[in-house]
Amino acid sequence: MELFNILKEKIKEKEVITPKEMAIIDDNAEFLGIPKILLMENAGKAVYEEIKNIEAEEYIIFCGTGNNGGDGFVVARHLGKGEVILIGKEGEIKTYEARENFKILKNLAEFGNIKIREIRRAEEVEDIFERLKDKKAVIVDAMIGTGVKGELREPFKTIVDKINELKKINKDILVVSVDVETGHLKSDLTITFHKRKTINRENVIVKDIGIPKEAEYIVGWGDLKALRKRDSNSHKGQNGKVLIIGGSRDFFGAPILAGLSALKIADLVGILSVDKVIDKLNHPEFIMYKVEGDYLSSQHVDYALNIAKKYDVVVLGNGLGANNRTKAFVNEFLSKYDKKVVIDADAIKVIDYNSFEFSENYIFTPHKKEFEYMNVDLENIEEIKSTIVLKGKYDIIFNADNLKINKTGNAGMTVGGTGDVLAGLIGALFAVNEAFISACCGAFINGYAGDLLLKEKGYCYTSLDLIEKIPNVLKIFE
Ligand SMILES: NC(=O)C1=CN([C@@H]2O[C@H](COP(=O)(O)OP(=O)(O)OC[C@H]3O[C@@H](n4cnc5c(N)ncnc54)[C@H](O)[C@@H]3O)[C@@H](O)[C@H]2O)[C@@H](O)CC1
Ligand SMILES: [K+]
Repeated sequence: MELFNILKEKIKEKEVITPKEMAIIDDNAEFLGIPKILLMENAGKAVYEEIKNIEAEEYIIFCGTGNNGGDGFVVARHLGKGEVILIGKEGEIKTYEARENFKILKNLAEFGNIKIREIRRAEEVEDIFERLKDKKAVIVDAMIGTGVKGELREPFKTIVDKINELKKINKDILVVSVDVETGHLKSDLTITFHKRKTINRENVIVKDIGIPKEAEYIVGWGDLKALRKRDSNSHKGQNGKVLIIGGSRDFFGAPILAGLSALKIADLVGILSVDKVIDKLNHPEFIMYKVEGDYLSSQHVDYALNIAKKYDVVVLGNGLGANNRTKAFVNEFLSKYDKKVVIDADAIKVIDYNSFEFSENYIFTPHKKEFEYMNVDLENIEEIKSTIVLKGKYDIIFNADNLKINKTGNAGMTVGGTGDVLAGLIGALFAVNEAFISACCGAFINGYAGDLLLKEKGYCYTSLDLIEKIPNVLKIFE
């Protein structure tokens, strides 16, 4: 944890985050045990606190069918008055926590202070826009929050247009957005939760809703949820093509483990190695690329570059051997190859770090000793555009702008080959995702597979067992 705390100092915390990053934090707060309905309560209360003293004749709360709408239901409950316009049908409300809050509102509506209307089209609220022309009113925008995707669809588009028009003709209309302004709505005030979002506009108040800092640092199911989904009608190769470059006269198992692991997620895996490795393989599931010699060396670089061009990601280093020949190969290959590379094991050991550029296309997966060899200058952490997975009891995953800690895994993971499994796993994720989330999820999945095996078999599981467990972990969190 010592290094983690040092890195926490060095890697400056983001003041503004993307909706996607916020969704990961929300989900990881739940992963830490904080129920979303509690966060929703705090969110709705936070908005209520900001508007409760505003004198108005009417309160109209426009709610979507997502959790942003859920917040709106909570606001209405705390206000104890006003009209809730659900844009959609109750049956379309997407989540448990929003549905529960809608049910509460329906119970309260019987007492008459809170009215509820479910609409499909903007015309159904024509009467409200007529009535508000000369009224002092607060309009709460709980239509869409961080779950926004693409251009604003109907009826939201027309409703936003109508609210903007109403504001133009009546200065006594106050529009308050929950968390994020919906589309082109001209909100007077936005109350956003936990952190300012990149898509927020001016006049934003940030309110704490009880999400602990730790939720920003822990790798949890929120990270897995944010991975690119395997698209069902994809054709061969669309879910990632991974090339393993490794192996040598001394080690031929490592590239196989990395390849088998990658194959659990990617749909094309090649292995490029020396003849002594390739001739031993009888794995029809791999595409093989063979070069003559005991070790990969500089005369193989052009061939490797040629092959690597056809792949999304290269996983470099497993079983490569660490000597002058592989040193020449690795440094020359990396200086000429400008796509994504997972750099593991022996490749980490043979890189010349003096004039080395830590490109954002690289993910390093060192253990403690290899990390020391890398001699990363923590004083200039902003130079480290590459993502580093420092494996240990807790894996620390970081780059110039991000820092997370992964707590899955156990002492059984020290068995040989688990590093190769991790490298292959990260390579497969990296083929179709960004570096940092691939590194976080790879570490999480690998460790969680180990935790499942520990429960089943105690500590004597092997790397092949680990590989077989990967689909189970993905299934649990899909
Ligand atoms: N996730 C959490 O833990 C918490 C979320 N909170 C609230 O939940 C929000 C995120 O909720 P969700 O992820 O459910 O999503 P949202 O409620 O932000 O939006 C999703 C809804 O909007 C619709 N939608 C998305 N893009 C659209 C478009 N372009 N045109 C028309 N409709 C569109 C979707 O069909 C869906 O019904 C946050 O902004 C915040 O307000 C808070 O309750 C705090 C806790
Ligand atoms: K909103």
